[in-house]
Amino acid sequence: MAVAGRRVLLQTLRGRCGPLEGSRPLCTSGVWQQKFNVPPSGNDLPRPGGIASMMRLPVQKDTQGLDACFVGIPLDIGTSNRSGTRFGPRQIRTESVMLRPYNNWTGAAPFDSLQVADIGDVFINMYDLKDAVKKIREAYAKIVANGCKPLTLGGDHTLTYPILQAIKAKYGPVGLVHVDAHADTSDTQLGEKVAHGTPFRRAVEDGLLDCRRVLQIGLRGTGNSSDDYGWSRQQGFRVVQAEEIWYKSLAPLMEEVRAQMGTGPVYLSFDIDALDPAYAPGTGTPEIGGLTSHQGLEIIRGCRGLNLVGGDLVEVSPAYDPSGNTALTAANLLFEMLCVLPGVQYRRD
Ligand SMILES: N=C(N)NCCS(=O)(=O)O
Ligand SMILES: [Mn+2]
Ligand SMILES: [Mn+2]
Repeated sequence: MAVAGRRVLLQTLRGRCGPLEGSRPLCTSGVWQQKFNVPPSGNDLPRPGGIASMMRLPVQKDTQGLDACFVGIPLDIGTSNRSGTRFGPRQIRTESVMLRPYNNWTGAAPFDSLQVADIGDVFINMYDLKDAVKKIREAYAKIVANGCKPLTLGGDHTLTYPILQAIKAKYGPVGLVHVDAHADTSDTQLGEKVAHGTPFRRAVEDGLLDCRRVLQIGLRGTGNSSDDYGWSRQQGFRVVQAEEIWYKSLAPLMEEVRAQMGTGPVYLSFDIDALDPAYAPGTGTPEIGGLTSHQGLEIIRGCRGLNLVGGDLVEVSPAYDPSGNTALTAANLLFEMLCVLPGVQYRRD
């Protein structure tokens, strides 16, 4: 049975003394005891079973004792086109039953050295976006207070703005790796300052970003002008349009990005519509000619070594995702984010 927090967890699933896959158990009186929460294996707990937390990790109400947490924001009232991202967190959790605790390519073993749990969802206002943003900011001020690194299941991209506000209050202005089809730097949408196409304009205005350490990657599609990304470049952002990286491995680029980011705090914001709709159709504002799943993995894996202080995966809209592949991809990308947080042990180092 999994018990949340840094209390010792009694592992009774196997009921025998022997190496327990996915943990570093201590055997005391014939009962396995683990220091960290470990997601149950699909070989022990049937995949369709269990409480639908992220990776079926223990659920706790706050971040006490946690190094990292998964947290949902069921928000979609900032969306400019097809809605439905309010159901994103729930669907990502559902598809996360496919995830196993180890990364067999990078060797990351996040549950060997970090205490991780799912802290549920932020109680947002579904009728008032500005109030929702305020509630998210207040919730994240508490979430990050003890240094816990939030990995957020979205929710539309509006939510990154209040998260960055809370992150700035804790860490100061941060570097940003922003993966998206869209720059999300509009001044207004339908006259509103707060919407899913404006969070990074607001973030700059509020001084939340260290603008020399911002990457926007995957941008594409038709524009409202012929130079929609000029504003970003004027701020000092590095902009990598999708066309620049078609057919390419992103490992060399990420080496440059690591040099750009240095040792300061960095936030990672991944809009699932950065991926081509062939890979991730379940989103509200799709754009053709996007990144492959492989490139998405390369970007996140390329963030290893950065001083990451949190990340989000936004814009999953399950109603447009009949196969579940979009939410499945999102769940995997969130796991990859966990794998590159500072302090994660790597088995083959
Ligand atoms: N999907 C996001 N985050 N933004 C869309 C921007 S826009 O299409 O509304 O201009
Ligand atoms: Mn976006
Ligand atoms: Mn987008």
